[in-house]
Amino acid sequence: MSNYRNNVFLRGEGRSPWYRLDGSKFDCYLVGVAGGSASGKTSVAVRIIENLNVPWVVLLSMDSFYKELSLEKKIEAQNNNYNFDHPDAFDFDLLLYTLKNMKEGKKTEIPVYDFITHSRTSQKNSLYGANVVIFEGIFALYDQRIMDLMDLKVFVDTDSDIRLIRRLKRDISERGRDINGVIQQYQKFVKPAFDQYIQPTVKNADVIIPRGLDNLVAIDLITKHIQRQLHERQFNFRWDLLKIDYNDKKIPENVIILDQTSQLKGIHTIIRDKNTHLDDFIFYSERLVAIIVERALSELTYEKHEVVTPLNIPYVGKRCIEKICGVSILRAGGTMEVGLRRVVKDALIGKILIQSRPKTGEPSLHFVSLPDNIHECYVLLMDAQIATGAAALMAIRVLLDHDVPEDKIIFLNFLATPLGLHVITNVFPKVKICTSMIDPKINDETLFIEPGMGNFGDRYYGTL
Ligand SMILES: Nc1ncnc2c1ncn2[C@@H]1O[C@H](COP(=O)(O)OP(=O)(O)O)[C@@H](O)[C@H]1O
Ligand SMILES: Nc1ccn([C@@H]2O[C@H](COP(=O)(O)O)[C@@H](O)[C@H]2O)c(=O)n1
Repeated sequence: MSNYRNNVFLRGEGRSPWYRLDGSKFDCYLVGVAGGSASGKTSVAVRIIENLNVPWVVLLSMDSFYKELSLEKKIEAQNNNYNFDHPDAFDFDLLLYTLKNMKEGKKTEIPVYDFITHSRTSQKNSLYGANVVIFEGIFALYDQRIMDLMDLKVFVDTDSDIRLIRRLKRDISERGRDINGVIQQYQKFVKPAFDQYIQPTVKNADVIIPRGLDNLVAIDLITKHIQRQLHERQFNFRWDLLKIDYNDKKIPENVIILDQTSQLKGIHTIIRDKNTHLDDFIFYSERLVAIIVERALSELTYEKHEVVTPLNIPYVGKRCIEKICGVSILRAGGTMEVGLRRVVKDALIGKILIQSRPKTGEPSLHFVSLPDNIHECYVLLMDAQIATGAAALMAIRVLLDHDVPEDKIIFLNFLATPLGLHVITNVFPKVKICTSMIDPKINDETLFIEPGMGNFGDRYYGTL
């Protein structure tokens, strides 16, 4: 079984690009699973996820979207007098908003529901990134706006006696109920609502699964169908980038290249020298980051600011109005954090781990940790070098999915290739890039920049 955390099923592999070469995104694949209470919706969804064997799959439950109850209604619920099986019990607007966000691959907050207190907890699950979302609930196939988002609609059809027996066991052991309460609620609300509202939604399903989890054939067919659909969306990203013709094109306008002074060339000479000692390598790369960050900061907005000098004379100066967040693309971008802090001591820090797959060189996303308010920040994205631009495209896509405006991103690096600069600025024309030098070429086989600096992360961390 895969690693399961906060309803996200992760596997060892990272996430492949979820966008095309023009930067536009594939919607994630959304499956709706409806059926009566305790019909086996969750169990079927989990089995499909296990069989799919795809990384980054999310299981979302309709329970998270029960409406908040007033104190009066909570007392009704405790006395078994509130109808949790009526469509009005759910916040369909919040559900629609959440599913739209997830479908578009945006960062989304999911409420967590507690069946014992009949209310949302103070906790929320923060989800980002899914290849597939499986949404299960008694009214999953009820609201047309929500069904319009779905790629596949499933109804789990399980005999009502079996559902009642399972519900009795589950509600007593997991949801803090007693036998009389469960039976009373079932007769008064659960069964009538199933007959009136839930059973009729079977007509909205593409596939009906009689007997739920026991129906291995149906689950196998559904799994294969989803796998086929996902396969059609895959393509080779990195090698497509290498085919782009950038010769004869001028370096794009939103690329800032540091003045090629002798002082800068001196620092580069030390960093590029394979015989440079580790201490010197670290010292000079941190010095270089500080120079790059200082140059990038002049692109931010400053306002007039008056202070009084020690001679009690006013001085009208400037101060930066932006909140600054440095985001490093790990591992090599992490080397730039110390230098950034030297210049912007209170910068927020985020991290994105992107690795290249061994044989194909395809970028894959493994980990994202960004401040909650990143959408309010000016982001200094950091990676040591830009070769094809594939990792940068992925990192920028992640920032946009977290609502960072495209024109509030500056990408900082020591060294870039003309190809990488064109790739990034073609796809994201409002992103600025600030680099200290440009090297002409990439080795077709190793994907290293030539003459280059070698593997920056390995050299900085001494892991050669
Ligand atoms: N085919 C099955 N055989 C035995 N127990 C099952 C089967 N399917 C589900 N269950 C059990 O029934 C209970 C309700 O199943 P669940 O999948 O949570 O239903 P739902 O999501 O529709 O409410 C759980 O305790 C689950 O382990
Ligand atoms: N506070 C609540 C909220 C919901 N229910 C019951 O849960 C059922 C839906 O969950 P399933 O996992 O069974 O799909 C629904 O039938 C409600 O009656 C509850 O008892 N208390």
